Amino acid sequence: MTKTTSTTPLISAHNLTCIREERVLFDELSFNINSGDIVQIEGPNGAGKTSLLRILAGLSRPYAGDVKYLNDNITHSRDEFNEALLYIGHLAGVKSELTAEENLNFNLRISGYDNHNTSDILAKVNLSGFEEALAGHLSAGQHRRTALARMWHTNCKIWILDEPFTAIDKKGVEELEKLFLTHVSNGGCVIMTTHQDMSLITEPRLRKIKLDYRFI
Ligand SMILES: Nc1ncnc2c1ncn2[C@@H]1O[C@H](COP(=O)(O)OP(=O)(O)OP(=O)(O)O)[C@@H](O)[C@H]1O
Repeated sequence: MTKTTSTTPLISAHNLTCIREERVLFDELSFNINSGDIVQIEGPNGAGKTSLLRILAGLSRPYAGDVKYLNDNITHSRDEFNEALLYIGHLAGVKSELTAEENLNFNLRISGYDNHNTSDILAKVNLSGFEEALAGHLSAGQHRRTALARMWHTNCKIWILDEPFTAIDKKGVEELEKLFLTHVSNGGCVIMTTHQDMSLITEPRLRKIKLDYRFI
């Protein structure tokens, strides 16, 4: 890996261009995200927020440009980057035919965590008593909480979250905001999209990257 210092960005975008169906969603987009940053990707429906998050997470390739993790292109440092990355997309990786507990276990196991107390973690997202409920039978907010529960048990520094607050009630949003603040105070970063206002994390604490789509 490239030599890093305390000021090396955790993740950086270099001249990113994304084109979908002949539409330029963004071009020559560059930014650094450091330890301690909470960044909101902002823009109207269809502006390219999810597309940008997926490119930052290495799940899709940009038309041009690079994403670096600790100054190394993520295509070169794939394993190290994946170890540092927690990505929760808006489909959220929750299987309807599994229980809340089975979903959490599955998501933690594929991230390499074997030793955990699922009941304790589910209690943190207010799902005590719903451990054995099929995810397909949970309410929209409980379903989302099942997806987000893994954030309470991770060592990943980089959190990339697509619409984490969707269907979450006001108190739940505040609990998530507190979790984000704790995470970044421990050296992590959060990159997310949301159409919802936050009460604890606001500008200037919150950095915003604005996308506006246009046509070629
Ligand atoms: N794989 C793809 N192939 C073709 N078009 C795509 C693909 N992925 C996204 N798009 C298009 O790119 C545009 C941006 O989509 P994206 O999901 O990134 O927007 P968004 O800003 O996250 O929107 P929203 O706020 O509605 O979630 C949309 O018009 C979408 O149809």
